[in-house]
Amino acid sequence: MNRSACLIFNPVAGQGNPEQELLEIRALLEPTIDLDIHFTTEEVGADQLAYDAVQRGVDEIIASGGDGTLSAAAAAVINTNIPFGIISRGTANAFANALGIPDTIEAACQTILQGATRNVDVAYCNDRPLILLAGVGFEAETVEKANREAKNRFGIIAYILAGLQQLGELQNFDVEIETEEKIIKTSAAAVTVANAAPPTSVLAQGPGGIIYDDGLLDVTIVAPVNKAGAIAATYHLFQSASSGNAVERDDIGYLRAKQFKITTDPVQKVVLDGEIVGTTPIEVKCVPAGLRVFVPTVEEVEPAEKLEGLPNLVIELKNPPESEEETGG
Ligand SMILES: Nc1ncnc2c1ncn2[C@@H]1O[C@H](COP(=O)(O)OP(=O)(O)OP(=O)(O)O)[C@@H](O)[C@H]1O
Repeated sequence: MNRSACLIFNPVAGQGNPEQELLEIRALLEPTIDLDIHFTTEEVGADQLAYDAVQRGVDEIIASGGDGTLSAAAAAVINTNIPFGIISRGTANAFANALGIPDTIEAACQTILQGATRNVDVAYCNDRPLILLAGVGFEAETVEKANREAKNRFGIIAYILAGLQQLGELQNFDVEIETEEKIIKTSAAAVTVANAAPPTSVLAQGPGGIIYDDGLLDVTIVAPVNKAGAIAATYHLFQSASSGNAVERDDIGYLRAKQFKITTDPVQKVVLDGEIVGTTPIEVKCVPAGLRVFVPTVEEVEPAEKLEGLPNLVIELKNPPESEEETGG
């Protein structure tokens, strides 16, 4: 018997050709999965469609669109144990990159077809679901500047341009961060609470890699004293993300905990999974293993050696594998 799934599809996401992309998804999935396809509209979002699918008791939910669509759909699936598939068609595809899911349509569909799932953490920020991260300060301002028109024209460059523009207006604020164990007071230009984060979310990279199934959230505090410091700190965070090593600069701090209360003076804008949702104060709580997502069965491992192509190459195995006769097989 075929599998069945509700496919939630944003027909205006990304810079590609959505009609063509839907045909490709159907061609890949429908031989194995009966798809009940629902389109998002300006009025009815992915959250509502996913919530309705949960109420109908569907077997699987697949969302396809940009990060906005994926996060909204995922939010409705939290704590339902319904396997959730994602097919990214957005600008940054942070959701897929953070969870190690391929971001091409073909590989994303293959991941869903393979059927392996993994439980990952999610979080609530002031009672709103959060899959990736909550940004306070700098990031929220950047998101506001990278508007729809700019994103359509420049794609991911819109975020970078907006970030550079924002650097010129960098302003520190006082912040109080409270965990179950302590209260930290400092000043910062950006505070990021990450449940999961792709390497491109540099402001979340204090610990040098975010673990998305440890039941904990990671806070990174970036507090540069001037514009040059901000550029140096950003570069250091970028290196940290690439190397997987934690940061080592006085103007960057990080800590891990199950929950955080963050208060600022003055009040700062807050962005959740790429959308501006309000202002501080915020309270963020981890929901361990709250989302069951389709993930690739085999993680791509860097090859440990590469010898082919060397001149006059001869390789002798010192301990050849035992033959079948010897093992009695
Ligand atoms: N049929 C539709 N017509 C117009 N707008 C829509 C429709 N469906 C969804 N939307 C809007 O699309 C937005 C979500 O877009 P999404 O994040 O999925 O793609 P994107 O913006 O292209 O991706 P990215 O954020 O990576 O650039 C929401 O604001 C939603 O209201």
